[in-house]
Amino acid sequence: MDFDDLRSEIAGLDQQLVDILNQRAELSVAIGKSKKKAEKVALELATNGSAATSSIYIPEQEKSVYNRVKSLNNGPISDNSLYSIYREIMSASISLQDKVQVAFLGPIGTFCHQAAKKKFGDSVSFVPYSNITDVFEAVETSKIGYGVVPIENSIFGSVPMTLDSFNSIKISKSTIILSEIYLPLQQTLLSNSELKKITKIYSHPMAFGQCQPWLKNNLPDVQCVEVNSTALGAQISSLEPFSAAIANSMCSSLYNINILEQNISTRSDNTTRFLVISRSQQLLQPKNADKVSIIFTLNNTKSNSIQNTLQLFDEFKFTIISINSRPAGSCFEAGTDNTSNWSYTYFIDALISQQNSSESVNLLIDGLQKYCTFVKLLGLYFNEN
Ligand SMILES: O=C(O)C(=O)C[C@]1(C(=O)O)C=C[C@@H](O)C=C1
Repeated sequence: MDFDDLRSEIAGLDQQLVDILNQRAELSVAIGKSKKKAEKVALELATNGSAATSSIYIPEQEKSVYNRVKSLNNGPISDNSLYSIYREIMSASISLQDKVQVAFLGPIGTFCHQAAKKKFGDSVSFVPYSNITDVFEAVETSKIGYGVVPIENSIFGSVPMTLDSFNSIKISKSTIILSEIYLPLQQTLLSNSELKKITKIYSHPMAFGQCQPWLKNNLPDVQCVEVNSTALGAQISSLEPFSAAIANSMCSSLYNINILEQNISTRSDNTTRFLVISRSQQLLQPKNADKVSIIFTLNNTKSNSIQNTLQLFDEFKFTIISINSRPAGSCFEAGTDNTSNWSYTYFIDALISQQNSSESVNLLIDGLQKYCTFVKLLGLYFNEN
């Protein structure tokens, strides 16, 4: 076959592909209508007037689509390429079912924006918010269906603002975790000045934390100015002579600012974990979820409560993979909480194994109530690591 024959064969297949994609999309629209009907019924049944929402994006179903497609793949297309193609097919699919909006820490060009696109594809709308608590509030008040927030970085650790937002009844009473995203990232020094003329650097505190040795060795005397996001830093610096920003290299073209130095993070495998959050009166319980996030505040009057709670995880066969703690009183609820100084809220992520019974999450939560003044199951989802 010559060149033209091969191209005309591709054209024929493209026609079939487009037809098949549209047939798939029509089925998805039908699923969307059923979801809306079910949601309406749930809303009518709900005594408090608000029912489960956020039923358009279904991580469990997406996982089964990805697994099925992978198992059907005989090459030569790689599984990763097929994954990206299906990400966009399902992105188009959910956007036909409803107007899907995803809140992220803006402005455009943040790593959070990149993580949101990695999960939701290009067919949904992304809405920037100027800080993490605003993303939570938009989701909690149902202004927007989904939010993406950073939770921890492999070099600099947890993101306090996200933990504190989960710890606030006001900000996240009905907010749950639907899924997680691991985003490998490279911090870049951006500036329209020469390196030796820089006197000020703008960035998010988490990004400064990921680049400490580089900054100490290369720009030890510059002023580091913390701003709400890396992309905001790039935006500000692009307009200010003798300043720089630490941000995603994508900000270079977005904000007209030069790349001075690539990869300034302390480790080349620098990765941030993000969470997809949504509002729901009921926790979604995907059948094969293998990760659980729980938040609890200990009752300080009971001795040994930390040991006792950790023992419960062991008893019910959960493997704890991370523990974070923050002061128990929510820093977002001035004067309204009655927690004492030096009491703590704990955030635990644990793996669920085959050994866990289907009841074990509920048993664990019941067990925790004995030692805690507050317990909430934040999410049951799939471990993407
Ligand atoms: O099965 C569903 O619930 C669908 O809405 C269909 C579909 C898909 O296109 O395969 C779309 C979006 C969901 O997140 C999962 C799957």
